[in-house]
Amino acid sequence: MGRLLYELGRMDEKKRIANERGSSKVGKSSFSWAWELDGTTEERERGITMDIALQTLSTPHREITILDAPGHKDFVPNMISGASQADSALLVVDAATGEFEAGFQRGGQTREHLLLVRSLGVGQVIVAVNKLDQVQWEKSRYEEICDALRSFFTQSGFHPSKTKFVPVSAMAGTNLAARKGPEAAALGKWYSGPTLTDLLDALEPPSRNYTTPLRFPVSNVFREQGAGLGVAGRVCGGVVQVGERLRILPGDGSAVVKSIMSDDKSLPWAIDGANVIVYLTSVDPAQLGIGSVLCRPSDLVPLSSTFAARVIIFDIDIPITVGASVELYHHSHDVPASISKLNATLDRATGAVIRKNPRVLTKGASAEIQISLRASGTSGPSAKALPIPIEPFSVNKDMGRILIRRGGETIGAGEFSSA
Ligand SMILES: Nc1nc2c(ncn2[C@@H]2O[C@H](COP(=O)(O)OP(=O)(O)OP(=O)(O)O)[C@@H](O)[C@H]2O)c(=O)[nH]1
Repeated sequence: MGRLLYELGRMDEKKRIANERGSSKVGKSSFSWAWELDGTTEERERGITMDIALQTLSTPHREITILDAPGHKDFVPNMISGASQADSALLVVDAATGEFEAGFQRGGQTREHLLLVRSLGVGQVIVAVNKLDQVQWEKSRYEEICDALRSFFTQSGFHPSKTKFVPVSAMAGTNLAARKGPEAAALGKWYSGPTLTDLLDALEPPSRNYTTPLRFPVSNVFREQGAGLGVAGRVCGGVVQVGERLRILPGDGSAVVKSIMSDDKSLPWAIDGANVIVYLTSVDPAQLGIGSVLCRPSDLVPLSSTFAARVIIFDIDIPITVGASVELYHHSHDVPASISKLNATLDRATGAVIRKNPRVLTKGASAEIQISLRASGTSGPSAKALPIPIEPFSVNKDMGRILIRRGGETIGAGEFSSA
């Protein structure tokens, strides 16, 4: 990502040199490009992305917000937070011998990330097959990786016309914005297709639902000197405007929109799909947190603590039974929950009921289940679970998607169907 930002003129020479100097000073010179997005001390020391970093870039026909998400298994919850705000995915895979295979084997991160983005409604994927310099730009290696991914895409429900592949070497900047650089000749022997930037430029713009009620799920809350209390997130329906009073759910808080910022630009309003920071006044900060949803007082988001959901079960070893303890992911928020009923298994294609009240759910099953939130461990034995703002998928797709995890593994994904 750092190299791409540089190639597209979003990182100047001064910044590049500062990143190069800083990273080599701590013996991490190979991570100099990653420093642009991995900004925290821990990320830089460990050489991995841990949290979502936001950047913007422009191609001739598109303004793109990049949510750089961590690839490491330990940070899947942060990856979910990023993916839940995305319209399209750019998957970077490592072509080095054994490395692609490590991510693509059962339980590997390439598979999990693709299933997660699909479950979160992302239909368009660009795959950048990276580090081809490490395999001497072998065409057969590139094709082997594309073939393996193509069949996985089909199995996972991606439309073939919405998945694109591109060979690159990020380190040398080959085929990112242009087929230039010392290695371009080796690639040019067998490839004359689009660059990564060409593919980004051809992404289909998503449609925006600006006539639906405003929903703004909060992915981060922070205080900024001079600007006040800020909340980051993506508008998931409707329009938010400077000066309007909003309700904060859950709870009985409210706030007034002081300003809206996107990529250091101040905006009078932002519509569905926009990733923005909203600065608030007249607000009690105790009422706000990750997972809060801002909406108009006249159009409140419903709250639920027990609800029915239609889910698809991932490739799990231990079947799901009634009473199973899970973590429920909704936007950037996760809450403890349990599977309180198994209503029915369903036909994956038609949705027709196959069996009512099944005893267990095994891998690959499609089912209607009931989920009940549990009080968090710190709130005492008699505490009740706090309801969350969630809407049926049929009303607002972005507000109705859920993921279920157990012991650090994603076990299912689906849609909230009814309270
Ligand atoms: N040889 C070679 N090395 C590369 C190339 N691209 C990245 N690397 C190296 O791969 C390592 C990982 O790069 P990152 O940019 O941190 O990878 P990442 O996928 O963002 O990893 P996470 O931060 O864990 O998500 C660094 O040492 C890079 O220098 C490439 O095209 N060729």
